[in-house]
Amino acid sequence: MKILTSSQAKLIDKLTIEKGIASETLMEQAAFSVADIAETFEPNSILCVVGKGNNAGDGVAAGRILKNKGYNVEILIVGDPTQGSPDFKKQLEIAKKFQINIYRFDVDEINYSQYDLIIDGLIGIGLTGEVKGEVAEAITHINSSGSKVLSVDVPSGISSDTGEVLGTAVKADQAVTFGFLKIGHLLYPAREYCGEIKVAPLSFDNSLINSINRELILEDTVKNLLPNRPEDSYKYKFGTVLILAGSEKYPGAPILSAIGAQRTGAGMVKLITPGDSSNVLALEPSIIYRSLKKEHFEEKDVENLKEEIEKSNVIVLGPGITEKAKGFVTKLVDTYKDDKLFVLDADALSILKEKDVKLNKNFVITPHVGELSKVYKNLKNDVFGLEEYAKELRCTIVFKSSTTLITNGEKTYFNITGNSSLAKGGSGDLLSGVIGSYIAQGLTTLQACIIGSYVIYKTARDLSLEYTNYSLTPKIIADNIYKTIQQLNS
Ligand SMILES: NC(=O)C1=CN([C@@H]2O[C@H](COP(=O)(O)OP(=O)(O)OC[C@H]3O[C@@H](n4cnc5c(N)ncnc54)[C@H](O)[C@@H]3O)[C@@H](O)[C@H]2O)[C@@H](O)CC1
Ligand SMILES: [K+]
Repeated sequence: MKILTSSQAKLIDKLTIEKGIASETLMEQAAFSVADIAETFEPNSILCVVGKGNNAGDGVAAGRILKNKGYNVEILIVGDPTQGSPDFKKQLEIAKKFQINIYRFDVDEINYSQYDLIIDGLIGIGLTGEVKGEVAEAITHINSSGSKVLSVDVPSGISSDTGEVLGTAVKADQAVTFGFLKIGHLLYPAREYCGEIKVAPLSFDNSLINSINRELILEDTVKNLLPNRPEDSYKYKFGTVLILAGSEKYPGAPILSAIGAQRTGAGMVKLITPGDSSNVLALEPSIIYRSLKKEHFEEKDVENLKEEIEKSNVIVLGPGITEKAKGFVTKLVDTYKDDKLFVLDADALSILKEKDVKLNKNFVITPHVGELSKVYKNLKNDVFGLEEYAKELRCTIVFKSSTTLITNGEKTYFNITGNSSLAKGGSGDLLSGVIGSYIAQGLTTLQACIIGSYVIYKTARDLSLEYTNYSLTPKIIADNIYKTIQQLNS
């Protein structure tokens, strides 16, 4: 499912209209979907609270369709309708002919609580700047009404490009958007304001869609990425993952990485740790394990590990290593960045603080918010900044957050499959191993991040129904990865 910015959505509108599908037709289609969804609330009475743009046009048209079906519908206009968009004004004239009561925010007293359902058609993708004045007041009334709220396109007050709340925003139970998702539907805080999101089809011109470079990760996207596993194969065909992780202080992180790699199909998983992570063998004896018996990795270990490094396809570097291993990471990356594929996680990311560090397309980095904000000072709630950063580093970034963003600067994927069960130490370690495993099996770095994150997040989401978001742990997720793979393989 493609994800649009507001300007891309407007462009698609424009191209569609230029091809001869009238804007009234699109509005009627949009309004029909809003009305259909409104009916699922089984309301006795409905208030359409509208502004004066085309979002309001949708709201008024939906109100008229519902009134015509016999529902008790009234309309409240916020703002001066004489200043409205042509399509909005047209809808208002039609609505009058259907004998709908139309109120004005600045004239009439409205008891918002008397309606079971409020349709929010104040502002859609045309929001510019902070919401203030009458519109802000109307939003406060909607939010304190206790009525169910259905937002047209996006909840009024959220930025469809960044997911920010600009001033104040409607808290919707559902939002119905048209044709495609907008960025704002998927990022927090807006994601919480949208409630359940429905995407209604419109007769949009699809010719631009292939050039849209942002996409939501769905099961269908991922099914095609499951690596082939021909019967006539041998272990080296599925790649060797070398995991260089852990320290005396953090012996557990490498275990999760290694198990993640092993349980997702890598041919060989080798784990080398400074400290004692030998428990990994009790959990998964097929992992090849060795300890360097020291506190943390040192620069000279790059030479000591030469043979293992050279025999591997992918190196997962970072979980649990501590910042003391920085010399080792820098040397390893410098020496092998053109020859090996890398997944850099956790403290391995501290090398990005150095100005002259240049990665390349062989690298995946998997920072969470804290890690990214240490190395990328401009971190904001925007996809665009992250895409720029990926271009600058020339690698693939998996930005782990409540909505995980995966980008190589050219293409960006949104993963909303996870939940708060993953907000725990160890989830990231597991993920880095899984991504390494998929790279070893021949996927591109971007593909490996898409399927790797999906597999972990989907397993977590399914398991948390039983275990709860509180009690689910990365180890339990690792033990159940096969269930998600089974679904993808069916
Ligand atoms: N052909 C089309 O253009 C289609 C448009 N559709 C609808 O049209 C919407 C876009 O319509 P518009 O481009 O007219 O824009 P909107 O209606 O989303 O927003 C513009 C209106 O909001 C007001 N506004 C903007 N920022 C404000 C702020 N900070 N505080 C208070 N008021 C503010 C403007 O004064 C203007 O009246 C979509 O979200 C969708 O609902 C749908 O009907 C589908 C087809
Ligand atoms: K809206």
